[in-house]
Amino acid sequence: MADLWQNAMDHAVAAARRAGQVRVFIGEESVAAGEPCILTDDPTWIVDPIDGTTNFVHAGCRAVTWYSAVRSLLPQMEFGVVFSCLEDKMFTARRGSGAFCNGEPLQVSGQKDIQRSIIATEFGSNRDPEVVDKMFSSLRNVLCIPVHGIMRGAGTAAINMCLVASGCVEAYYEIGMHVWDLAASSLIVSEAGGVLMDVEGKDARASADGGDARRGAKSVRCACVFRRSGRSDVPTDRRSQQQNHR
Ligand SMILES: O=P([O-])([O-])O[C@@H]1[C@H](O)[C@H](O)[C@@H](O)[C@H](O)[C@H]1O
Ligand SMILES: [Mg+2]
Repeated sequence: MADLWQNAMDHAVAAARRAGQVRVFIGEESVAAGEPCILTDDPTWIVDPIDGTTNFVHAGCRAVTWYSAVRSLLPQMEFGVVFSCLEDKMFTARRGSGAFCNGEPLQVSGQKDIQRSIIATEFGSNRDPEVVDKMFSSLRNVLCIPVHGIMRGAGTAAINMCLVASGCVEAYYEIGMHVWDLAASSLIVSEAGGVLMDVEGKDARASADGGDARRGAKSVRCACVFRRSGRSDVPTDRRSQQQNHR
């Protein structure tokens, strides 16, 4: 697994270097190995070479390699790329230019009724009983709304967020993601007309890296909920997007 991860990381780093003068930034394992996790004003890449590690290790059933580049802060992210290798789907977004899956434009769901909405979620990796209690009590609240459905996510935060961008689910909720889990997909979601929020409804992108990462924290955690922002200038063809995604 370590070799596979390293190969994927090397590939991502080589691609980042070919793309220009950037400072390669975060990869989950490199940060765990003690490398710094500090955003500067330099153009920076945030890389999670394999997202969905648990699935990958257990069954190889879903894993993604994804990269994103930011300029200083996530709200100023320039582009994001998520590749779902099993589905052969490349999700891309460039700031101000929309979000795409294999070249087809994406738009978040237009569903406004929470009771007709599907919320995806993940349980993350933190097994601290206090955190688990919080997770289940917040899930209880969501279920009691009641939403139309809640599903365990795909096993990768990056793909779950792409499901939101594709309009396949109305929201994705998780407490405990790291900045490398969400950087690329957050731009894909926002370019598809969605938003990224913390549990208090504030812009989560700012807190995701403007706080902890800038201070050099080794992990950057936040909770995210996406919903439609009302943006109307994103080109869309819902039917082709749904077919494209499934
Ligand atoms: O460890 P990893 O597979 O790269 O990333 C994890 C996955 O995206 C998982 O779906 C999410 O629930 C975790 O919060 C992430 O940390
Ligand atoms: Mg990850």
